[in-house]
Amino acid sequence: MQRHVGDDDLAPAALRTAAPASPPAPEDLPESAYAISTRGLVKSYPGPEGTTTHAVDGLDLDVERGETFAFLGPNGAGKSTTIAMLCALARPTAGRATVAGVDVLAQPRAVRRRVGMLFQHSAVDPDLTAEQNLHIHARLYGLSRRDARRRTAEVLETADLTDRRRSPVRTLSGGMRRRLEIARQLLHAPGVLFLDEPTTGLDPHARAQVWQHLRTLRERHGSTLFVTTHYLEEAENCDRLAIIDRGRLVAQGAPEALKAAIGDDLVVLRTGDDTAARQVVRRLLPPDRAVTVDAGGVSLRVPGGSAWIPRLCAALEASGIAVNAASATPPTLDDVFFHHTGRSLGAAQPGRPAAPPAPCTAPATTKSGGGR
Ligand SMILES: Nc1ncnc2c1ncn2[C@@H]1O[C@H](COP(=O)(O)OP(=O)(O)OP(=O)(O)O)[C@@H](O)[C@H]1O
Repeated sequence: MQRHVGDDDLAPAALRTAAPASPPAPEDLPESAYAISTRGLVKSYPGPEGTTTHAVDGLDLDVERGETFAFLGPNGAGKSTTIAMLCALARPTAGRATVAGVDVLAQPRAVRRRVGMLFQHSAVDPDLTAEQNLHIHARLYGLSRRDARRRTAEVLETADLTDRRRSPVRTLSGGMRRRLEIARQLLHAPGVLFLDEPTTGLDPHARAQVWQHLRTLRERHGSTLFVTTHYLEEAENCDRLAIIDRGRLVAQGAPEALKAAIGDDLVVLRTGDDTAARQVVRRLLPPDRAVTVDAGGVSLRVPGGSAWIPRLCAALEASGIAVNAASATPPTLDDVFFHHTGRSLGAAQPGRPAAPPAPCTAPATTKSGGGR
């Protein structure tokens, strides 16, 4: 593996000095099949007592142009470190990456000119108006007064904030503020926009607003969006996603394809006697199928779970075991994570509702996760 020596990590302040005199015209962007492509990307840090922490450990990623790509993983998985390398703010320890057709190691400044970056912490001035914030940043990016005015008006329109352009930022809602921060990253017309947890700390309504804004960006401008998130339901709405855990890629693909690869639905039965019910269910299933009992009831995984429910209920009732509720849940992205790592992402899902099993008389196929 080729290891890179030399430059230390670049401070975010370097962004400002590397700003272009004017936004790169779309025709200036080099042609490349992928907006982002990495091979064997590694970032290591010295750890305690002479150890080495591999924050990112051999990442191979391909993100197509115009794609909305989610980067999903638990705390400390290596998401922010990956973004820092892809934006040429941190130098990879080994491996290679191209972003908007430019090599991050060979041409870090050119990469920074072609990307927008929304970090977790806001840097807009609450006492200035939305328009003033944008205008100042456009000037910092090196745009002329005239171009800065034009781009400010354009990105305000894209963010649906034109009517609030004269409002001080402190008077905007959380969702509006985040849209303003995204708009600020669009001033120099980047080919690829990186968003590090763009909805963390927002209420559900504001989160929905931000995602609506991101969809508009994609539809109107064909922007490539690379979004890190803890939220499974946000990753579900992206074209494709990668799951990262402890610096390593766990899975990559379209959400539906990843879930389909797991295949089996989760069936949960609540009965009058779960231990006896387990024996009955066990006899009906092929021997390779596990049947477990815990506080949530009797659980099993089978393809076409809802079709199994009437059969299971009939067999249990014939054995004198009352069935109080039954549910079949298609695989979730959490199941995909669990399948590959043996652990759940569920703990990182604030407010994730538990899906209660439906009464057995009306077997239901629910969409949200049910427990395992
Ligand atoms: N500058 C650093 N020095 C040493 N270790 C670091 C440094 N930056 C990150 N790490 C370690 O690298 C690992 C990955 O961190 P990173 O911030 O990329 O994860 P993350 O997936 O973005 O987490 P979160 O979702 O909590 O933001 C963690 O173990 C972290 O402690």
